[in-house]
Amino acid sequence: MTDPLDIPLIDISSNNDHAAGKAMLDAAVKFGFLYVDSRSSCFTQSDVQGAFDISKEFFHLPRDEKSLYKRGSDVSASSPYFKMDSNVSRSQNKGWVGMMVETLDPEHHEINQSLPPSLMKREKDISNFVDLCNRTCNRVPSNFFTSQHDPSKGLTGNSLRLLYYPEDVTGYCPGKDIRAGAHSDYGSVTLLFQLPGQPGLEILTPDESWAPVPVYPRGIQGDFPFPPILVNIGDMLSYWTDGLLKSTVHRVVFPDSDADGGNQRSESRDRYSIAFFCQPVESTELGPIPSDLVSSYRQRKAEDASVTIGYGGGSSALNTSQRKTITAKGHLQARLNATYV
Ligand SMILES: O=C(O)CCC(=O)C(=O)O
Ligand SMILES: [Fe+2]
Repeated sequence: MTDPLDIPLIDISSNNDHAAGKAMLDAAVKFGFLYVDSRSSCFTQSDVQGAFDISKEFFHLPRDEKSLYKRGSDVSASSPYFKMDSNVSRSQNKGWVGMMVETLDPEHHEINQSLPPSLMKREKDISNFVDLCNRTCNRVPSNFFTSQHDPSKGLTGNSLRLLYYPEDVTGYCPGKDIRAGAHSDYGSVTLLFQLPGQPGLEILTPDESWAPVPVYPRGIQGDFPFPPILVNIGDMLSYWTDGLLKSTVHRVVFPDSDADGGNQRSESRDRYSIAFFCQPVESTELGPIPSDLVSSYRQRKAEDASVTIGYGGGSSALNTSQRKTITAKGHLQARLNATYV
């Protein structure tokens, strides 16, 4: 197995820290992933713990109640969590079912999707968690990107996804079966919250091997209130920057018992994670933005077709000539259609 990568841990406590901005850009260009130091975020330990408690509450509900909220039409009756129809082996599964997806009405900050009755009492907490995610994603000085994510300009496809990969899946084959199939994320950035001792995320490296992304960054010891937030560059930032920022392909596997970067042994084969997908306003066009960095990257690519610089797959693997300018809504719809076949 490829060694875990040295994805940097970044302190975001200041909006105007140029060194942190540069480190973020470098990580986004190279890996398409970075960690945000949880001590510098606006989340408290109890915000994050509370969100995982809600997730556990939901996934512990009786199967009949959960299945009312299932996503997609291809869910096997025997396993609401995995796509396992007879034509798709589990190692190919896309894994995108059995998840609670929430979006917020931007004006009133209410949850658009109806919640299971037993979670109605947690509506405010969910809404508060989504607000904190939004604040984190927009924690940059006002610029092109913040204006494209301004909810007063129209609907965004922001969503919060509570994920559970259960331990008790019988008959899986370690090293072969996967929990969530290879994909890049659709939006601008994804915030991923993980629990200690529950690793499993891997990213595709330029030599086509899979490298684990530990819950805690490699070699970093510290007293974190909760694991660093893993930030993942999505397709839209890759489109806007013509592939300079990498929308890197990743997946989730059953972890080896010591797969957590040597930092922490895996205590549980269950995995809970929470992903917040930040999306621009639906009508946003996804063509490359005017930027010196993007232009010089484009020029380097024109001179040397092998230039990709970094790990990115996803939309950054497309040639410019293959791209057409689409809107955020069009892209999201196309990706969801491809995912929830
Ligand atoms: O569960 C995870 O850790 C990753 C999930 C993921 O990649 C996604 O929901 O896009
Ligand atoms: Fe993802």
